[in-house]
Amino acid sequence: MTALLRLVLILARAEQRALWRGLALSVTVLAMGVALLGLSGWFITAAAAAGMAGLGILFNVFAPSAMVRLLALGRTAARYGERVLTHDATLRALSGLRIRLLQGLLHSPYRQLERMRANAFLNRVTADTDALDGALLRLILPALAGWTVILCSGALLWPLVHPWIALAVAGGYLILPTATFALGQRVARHPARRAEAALQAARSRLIDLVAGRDDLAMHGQLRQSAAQVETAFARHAAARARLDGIERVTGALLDMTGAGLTVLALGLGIALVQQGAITAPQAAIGVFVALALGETVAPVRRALSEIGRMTQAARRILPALDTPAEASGGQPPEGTLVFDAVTFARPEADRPVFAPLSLRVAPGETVVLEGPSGSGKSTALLLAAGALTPSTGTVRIGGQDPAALPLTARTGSIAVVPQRHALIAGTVAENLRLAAPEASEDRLWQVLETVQLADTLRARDGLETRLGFRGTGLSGGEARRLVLARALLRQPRLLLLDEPTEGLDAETARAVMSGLRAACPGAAILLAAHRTEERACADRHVRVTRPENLHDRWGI
Ligand SMILES: Nc1ncnc2c1ncn2[C@@H]1O[C@H](COP(=O)(O)OP(=O)(O)OP(=O)(O)O)[C@@H](O)[C@H]1O
Repeated sequence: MTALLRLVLILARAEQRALWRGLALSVTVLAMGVALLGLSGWFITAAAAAGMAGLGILFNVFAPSAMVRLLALGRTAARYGERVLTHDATLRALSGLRIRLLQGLLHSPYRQLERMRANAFLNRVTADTDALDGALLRLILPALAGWTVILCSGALLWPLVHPWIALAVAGGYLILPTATFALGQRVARHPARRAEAALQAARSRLIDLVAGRDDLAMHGQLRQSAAQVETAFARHAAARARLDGIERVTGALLDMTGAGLTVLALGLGIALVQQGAITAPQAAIGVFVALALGETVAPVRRALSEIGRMTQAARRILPALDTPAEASGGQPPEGTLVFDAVTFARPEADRPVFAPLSLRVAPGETVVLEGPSGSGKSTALLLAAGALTPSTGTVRIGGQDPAALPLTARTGSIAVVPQRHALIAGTVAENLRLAAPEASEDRLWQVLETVQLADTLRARDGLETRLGFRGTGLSGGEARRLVLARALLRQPRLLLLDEPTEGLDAETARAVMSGLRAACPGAAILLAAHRTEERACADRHVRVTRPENLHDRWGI
């Protein structure tokens, strides 16, 4: 609940004025409802009493009936205004939250980002934020408005009717629905969690199923995966059915509270009339107000079935909002890349990925990292880029620690081409301009020539060639060259390449490697390589070794 309250405060602060006005209108709607029934009760009873006393002709029916009409119409108008204001403010606050959340998630440390699956990311930004719309609209605003109207009704019943009736009605409505909510919330917590977990699992499995459909079909696993999605949806439906049951029971309890308090007000009213403490029309006000206040607690039912989902969503969202914003400024690092006895261990691992690594790459030099698969070459490149921080030893570029620099400074002079390409759906030009939004068409063709891709694209739609989801529509080798071309657009002073010519024939690979060096003659190039064509272009080779191979030498 604490996380949920903190998030509600964040949302409320974003749209303070509109929400205060919405709350005032909510109170007006409920107060008008209570006044409408109270006045009607008094009107009917007073008119009947006057009729029985033979004074009907003298009874002024016009003023109360005009008031009843005014309240009925005013209530409808206030309800409309309240809905428009609160929904609009909540949706605006949520879209602001979504942007803050996206920024928080995208600026989280590299290790956190690399662990986050696409579907978890998507769920957080869409389903989790959507779950929070009910927090203001169906929980906090109705609760505040309800409590205000109950307290005000009690304060008015005290002098207008009788203190006992005021205490019974207001006290009953304050205590009983709150207790019902507290109890219902406890019972609903587990099914709500189960429902949410099952829904998230169903979504994740469905996304995995769609993304991996080719592989699953090849292995004959499509049916089984579809069945797993179905199971998660069935679990969600079962948990929802349980929640619906709790909602029904809570609803019945709330209805019984309303009916019970109305009967209590009636009983007390009759007793007080018989004692001569109040008149029958006064007693009628008490009874009808008790009946009308039932409306103030109706939203409790709906909030109960949603509160588990909201609480969980708030717990997932809050940590991402707390991520400090990425600093800007700082000078892009420039100069010689130096690794001094660097090791890196993941927190969950009991030893470093590779044995202490030392190397130097001066501007204009090309150094190749060699080593068996899994020895840590890609990890070393991420350390050079400042995406990871060494466990021991130091990484410096021209004397600066890249991991300590703001992202904007790092990306100003370092370009990384990872093993797995990251192309997006859109045109070739759009993909290239991710690195340099202002680049001219001539410049785009220039880098495409460098990576031997210009002719292939000219034969298609040139820079307007459209790529599908994650860059489909190009062969593996073409996609790789497009990513290399994109890195060149940045005119990097440190180029970090992970198996850059993977998937290319030997001749194209050689041409690409010499093109890369020609395109940025002053850059320091560090590359992880297995292929002869890549190794051949090196000024020096550095071997990355698993720690167990050097157990005695390094004492790891
Ligand atoms: N995100 C990760 N979480 C946990 N372990 C990882 C992660 N990425 C890589 N590893 C592990 O770290 C070690 C080094 O991986 P790395 O990718 O750096 O090796 P590599 O030398 O580049 O391999 P290859 O030549 O096959 O690309 C491997 O044992 C790998 O399983």
